[in-house]
Amino acid sequence: MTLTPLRAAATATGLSKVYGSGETRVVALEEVSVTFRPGEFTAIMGPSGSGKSTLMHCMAGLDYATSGSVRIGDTELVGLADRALTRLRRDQLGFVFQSFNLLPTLTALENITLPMDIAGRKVDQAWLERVVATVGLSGRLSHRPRELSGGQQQRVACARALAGRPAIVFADEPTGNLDSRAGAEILGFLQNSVRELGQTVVMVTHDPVAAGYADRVIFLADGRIVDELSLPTPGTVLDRMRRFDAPVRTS
Ligand SMILES: Nc1ncnc2c1ncn2[C@@H]1O[C@H](COP(=O)(O)OP(=O)(O)OP(=O)(O)O)[C@@H](O)[C@H]1O
Repeated sequence: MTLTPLRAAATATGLSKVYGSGETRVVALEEVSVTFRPGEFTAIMGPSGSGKSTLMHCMAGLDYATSGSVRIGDTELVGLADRALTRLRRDQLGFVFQSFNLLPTLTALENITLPMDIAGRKVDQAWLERVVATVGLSGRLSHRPRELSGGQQQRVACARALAGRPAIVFADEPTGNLDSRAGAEILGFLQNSVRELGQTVVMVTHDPVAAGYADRVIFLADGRIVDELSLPTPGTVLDRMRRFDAPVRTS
């Protein structure tokens, strides 16, 4: 058997992001270097204001880096023209947000295929059926968002993120608006999309239970990566978080 070397799904190198100037200057990210590997589920954790969303937004081409490099696959995002960036986001990235962001007048299926319809891309029916079956939405495709529970709406959003077979899915607090049972279903689904469909998922979360579904957790503090954990459990994640919260000893 030949082993294929793992290409990076996304990489940041020396990524810095500064907002404002003078007295309002905030260094949100400072020289962050990280690789997200294909077929891996990574959680990004850290205290409020540590730079989690900024990192995700810069990696996903939703915000511009102040310096450093961001690559999605082989494409460098820094310096890419707006149109090329929009195309890259549309064709190679999937997004799941805390608020489900579905269009109320469209059915679940129409919401799922909307990004591809807008892009004029042909829907891969076999893949779409797998995604829909994995999210467990088969019986609800003709429903509109208001006829679905919050958890079901987020499943539609997950299916929409995966339908175009993106290089990477970015999920920003995907369970933030869900009760723990619906949240567990969504996390299980994201995990299955990695294990069974080979997708790559990067998720920002505050919740150690949610992070426990990931293969790897990256911890940010004050705009820097301060720790990393492989094969996390809620217990080991909580333990690491306590270390960061512990008062600093001076003697
Ligand atoms: N558009 C902006 N303008 C100015 N400062 C910003 C902007 N966006 C974020 N910041 C600052 O950058 C730092 C990092 O913010 P970021 O939202 O990335 O943190 P976070 O870890 O995602 O926080 P939370 O968990 O509260 O969502 C914070 O100090 C924040 O106030």
